[in-house]
Amino acid sequence: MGAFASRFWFMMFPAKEYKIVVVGLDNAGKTTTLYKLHLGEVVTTHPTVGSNVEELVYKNIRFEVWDLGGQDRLRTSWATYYRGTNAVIVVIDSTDRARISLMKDELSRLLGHEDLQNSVILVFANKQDLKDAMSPAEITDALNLHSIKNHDWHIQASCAVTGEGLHDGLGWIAQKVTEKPPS
Ligand SMILES: Nc1nc2c(ncn2[C@@H]2O[C@H](COP(=O)(O)OP(=O)(O)OP(=O)(O)O)[C@@H](O)[C@H]2O)c(=O)[nH]1
Ligand SMILES: [Mg+2]
Repeated sequence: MGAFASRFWFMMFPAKEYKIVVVGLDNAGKTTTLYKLHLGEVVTTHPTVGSNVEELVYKNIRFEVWDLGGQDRLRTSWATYYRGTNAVIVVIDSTDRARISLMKDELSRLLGHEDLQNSVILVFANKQDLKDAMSPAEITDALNLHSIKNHDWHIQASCAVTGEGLHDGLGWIAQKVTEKPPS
């Protein structure tokens, strides 16, 4: 299809857009992940207050990606973003052993939320470039991911600074959301 025809087609029949929310504790690397995927660059981040939203196109699939602030006082507002979510990305600072059980509690709260019952869950075991990072297997155990029965889930090792693992993770989401019947 020529450029004009393809633009016309797109205007007439806009492609479905899938919604992703990105959660995780403060300093996990959520904003870095979003902008590495969006711009291909590492941006200087500040703790997110509220949210950032960007559109990503991956393998011709459009995603609207919401990056939420992870600080303690902001976590109660995560649920206000959940409606219509197709996939949740949980970003873990793999060196943050002290707070992994806190993230486990947040995850179990999230999994029980009615607006996420049809969402798939991708966990990024982020900051794998750092010495002493927990492996994806350790994080799987610490978060008790194998106990998740009502959602498709996947864990992916990543480094948001180099971008390693990010496209693999998004590819998993792309495959899962496009094979799911519309809810
Ligand atoms: N070494 C390393 N540093 C990372 C990685 N990902 C993010 N960082 C750094 O971790 C810090 C926090 O990153 P952010 O992306 O701002 O974290 P966030 O999860 O958005 O934090 P909140 O907005 O407070 O919830 C920044 O200094 C990033 O450069 C990574 O994979 N490896
Ligand atoms: Mg942030």
